[in-house]
Amino acid sequence: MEWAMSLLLNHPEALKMVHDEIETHVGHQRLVIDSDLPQLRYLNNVIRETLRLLPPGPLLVPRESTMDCSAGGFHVPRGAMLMVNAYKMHRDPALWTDPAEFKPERFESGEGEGYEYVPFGVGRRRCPGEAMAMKAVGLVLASLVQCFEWKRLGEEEVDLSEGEGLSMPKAIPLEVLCKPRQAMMDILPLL
Ligand code: HEM
Repeated sequence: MEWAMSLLLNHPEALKMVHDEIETHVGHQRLVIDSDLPQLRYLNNVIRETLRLLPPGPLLVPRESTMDCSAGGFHVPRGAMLMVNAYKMHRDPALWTDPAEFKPERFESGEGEGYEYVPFGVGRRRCPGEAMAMKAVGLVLASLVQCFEWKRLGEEEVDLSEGEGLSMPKAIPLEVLCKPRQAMMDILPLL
């Protein structure tokens, strides 16, 4: 959530597109609800792009090989610990166009439909919470954008340095200015 908001603040045109999409499909007479989410495609792409650039599980979960085998030309002995570097895969220039760029629309042109995109892992041990996570993040982010105007503290871009830790924390916590949107003033007091 924090990364998605940081990226949107550094890309005001994308933030505006998220808001325009909510205006088109939801309007401002009611709050966004979870059944709106399938129509909010750009918002969904923003979340997917955030998970590509900054996957909360950058090395997924370690695996142990149950037998001697070979993978990608490497011999893997039985009992070896294997880590999947999702962070690196998500930024591999052989797999993505402009991999360092924040481009939510890349998912409209078929990028990220294979094993190059694994923020939730793959296979039998894939994250069972994916659908719930996408809904929860989608709903909260959509509500924040629908109800409030968001601005950076100044002209300077939000610092996107990654902190230390296994779950991709932000080095500097996000600080931001926000104010209720005029169009939502009738709805907000009802909350
Ligand atoms: C943005 C949010 C989330 C991300 C990025 C995420 C990512 C992941 C990843 C990368 C794995 C390891 C997959 C693998 O080993 O290949 C995993 C496993 C798991 N996740 Fe999530 N997760 C998220 C949210 C959730 C939520 C909301 C729940 C529960 C409600 C959940 C429950 C689990 C469980 C139980 C496993 C272990 C599955 C197993 O080993 O069989 N996750 N998740």
